[in-house]
Amino acid sequence: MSTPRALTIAGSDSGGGAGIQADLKTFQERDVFGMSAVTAITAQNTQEVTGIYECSEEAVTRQIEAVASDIGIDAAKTGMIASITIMKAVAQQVEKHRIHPLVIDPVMVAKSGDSLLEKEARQALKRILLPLAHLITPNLPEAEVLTGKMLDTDEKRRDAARHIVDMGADAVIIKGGHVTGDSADDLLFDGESFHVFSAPRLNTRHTHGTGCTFSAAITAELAKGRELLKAIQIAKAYITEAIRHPLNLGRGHGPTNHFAYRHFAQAEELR
Ligand SMILES: Nc1ncnc2c1ncn2[C@@H]1O[C@H](COP(=O)(O)OP(=O)(O)O)[C@@H](O)[C@H]1O
Ligand SMILES: Cc1ncc(COP(=O)(O)O)c(N)n1
Repeated sequence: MSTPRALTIAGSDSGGGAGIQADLKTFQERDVFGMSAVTAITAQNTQEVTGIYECSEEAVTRQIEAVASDIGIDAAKTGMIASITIMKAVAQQVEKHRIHPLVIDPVMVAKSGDSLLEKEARQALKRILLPLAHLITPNLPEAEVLTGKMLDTDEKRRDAARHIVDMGADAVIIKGGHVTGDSADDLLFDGESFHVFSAPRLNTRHTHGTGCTFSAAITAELAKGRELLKAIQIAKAYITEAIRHPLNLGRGHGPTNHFAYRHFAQAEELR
């Protein structure tokens, strides 16, 4: 069997817990060959973002071109895409090279509270990127921005998921990291039915990069040709292990443990 190849189109996190770095670590741990198109460089640690340096449209375009025209892409994901200009460049490349399946993590705000997406670009994301998504993976605040509604009940979250699919995504998973309660439940709507992926809520502040890691794990499994439900099931087990065994790095929201499952995996499907 040929080696599965996955591409991440995202921002660099100098702290190594989120963004491109989290994605490549996750691809590697899931036995997938990882490639990257950097959209912005962030100076960032577990406490704050101290600088954002956006790449040029040309730099982003050329990175995707280079990879697509030679190595090939079995699945791709997007993360931090800070401006409308870069969004358009990415969409153009996705269409040109028919990059599919594409997982879109609509990154807006870092765990430190710093904004990673220009305010005026939030609505453009719905128009430019969302319709290209095989799966879009908003956290709760992101789903609220996408739908313009407060999503404080399960029923409202189900309506929101339907609404997001109506906007053009094939499927949506509204992540439960920001919902209070004893479990971290992620709600998938695949255009036909709802599925809930549940794990115990872990009491930790080390959640920097959880969304990046989760979407990268889904992308890795899709690159192997797995069905969406199975890919999410594996990714959920992977992120839960990564959160359960923190590395205790930094003084703020520390990174998750990308290699946790090697030592601690309880989920048989991760082996
Ligand atoms: N404290 C936690 N305990 C268990 N799972 C968590 C916790 N926080 C987040 N998760 C899980 O991590 C994944 C990423 O979700 P979330 O943190 O909401 O994303 P984001 O990083 O985009 O804010 C989801 O599967 C979510 O359920
Ligand atoms: C470059 C980059 N991309 C994405 C995130 C979001 O991750 P989180 O919300 O977990 O901080 C981040 N902090 N930095």
